[in-house]
Amino acid sequence: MSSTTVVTTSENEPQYEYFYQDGRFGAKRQVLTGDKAFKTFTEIPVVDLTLAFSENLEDRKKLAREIAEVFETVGFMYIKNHGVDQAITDEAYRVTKEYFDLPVEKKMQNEVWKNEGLRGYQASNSERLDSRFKKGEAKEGYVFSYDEEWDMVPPNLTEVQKAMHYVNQWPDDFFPEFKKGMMTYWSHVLTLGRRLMRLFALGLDVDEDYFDKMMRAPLATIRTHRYAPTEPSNEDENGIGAHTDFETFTMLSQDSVGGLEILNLNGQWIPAPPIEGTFVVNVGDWLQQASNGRFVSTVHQVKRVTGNKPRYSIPFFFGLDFDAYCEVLPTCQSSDNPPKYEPINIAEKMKLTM
Ligand SMILES: O=C(O)CCC(=O)C(=O)O
Ligand SMILES: [Fe+2]
Repeated sequence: MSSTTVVTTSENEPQYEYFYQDGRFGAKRQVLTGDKAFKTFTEIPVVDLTLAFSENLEDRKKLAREIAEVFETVGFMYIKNHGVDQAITDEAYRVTKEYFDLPVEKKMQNEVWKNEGLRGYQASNSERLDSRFKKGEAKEGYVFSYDEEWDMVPPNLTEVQKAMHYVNQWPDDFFPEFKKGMMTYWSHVLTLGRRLMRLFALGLDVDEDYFDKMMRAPLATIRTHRYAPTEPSNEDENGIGAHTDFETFTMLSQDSVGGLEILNLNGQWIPAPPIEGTFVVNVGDWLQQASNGRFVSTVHQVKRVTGNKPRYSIPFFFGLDFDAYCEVLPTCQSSDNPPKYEPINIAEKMKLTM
């Protein structure tokens, strides 16, 4: 959306950037310039994850502190040396491209509304986070979530816990490779996600295994995307409207096209250009809540594609177990700093029975 979203009324009136949060559009941030501007970030740091794999706790703590500093100020980072084999990511892109190239009638056979948990194909223009873009968002998606069979650490769920997970749908009868490519990728980023949660725990000064009991079978969703090019003159369409992610954190792979931007405290959009071999990791609302606001869930958006190549991206949204009960961490509250947020319980949020 870039500068087109700035609402200018008159020379003297403040300008705002609007975004979508808590299920609604209309949260806003004032655009501040000159001596009114805060000291804030203008670029997104790249964090080397090598120490995450060290046997030495002190090494892991060092990295955790580096990440915590980034999450307290920017809420977004690139990670490199994350251990996910490039061939697995490449295969996820290959099947994504092949899937989106199928005729739309085929793709509509697995449309999200045919699935109880809204997993499946999302057609172009079926979403609109920013109501000012009349036509909607020029992107297609395919959504799927936790599947115990593909978890490298299967959790042995009770029947009640099992029932909380919706069943994914897949185009198995006409494109069986899609599930294999996507679930293989999912299982690797899920494993990396659990490792990252341990680093976030250390960075928030609790034990490394603090979140372990809350991420045995987490809500862990991928929505693989294609943003098709739109006419430059088509101002009615958007990429993805400005928003925060509601889960714990997001780990995004993006191709070389670009278009992701994040909002700093001064209401300026800072680009998050593609960097080969990295993932972009950002704090979501639940981690902001668990950390009592210490980690920031940063607003971001995707500009629509106007060149001649589509853009592909694969965000992975890491939640918590459905029956987890995550209060503000003991280390993030005190009598001077009481909890600002209610405990997180996904089952309750989603009105599932426990
Ligand atoms: O496609 C991207 O780069 C970001 C997608 C995103 O922000 C989302 O799906 O929440
Ligand atoms: Fe997002």
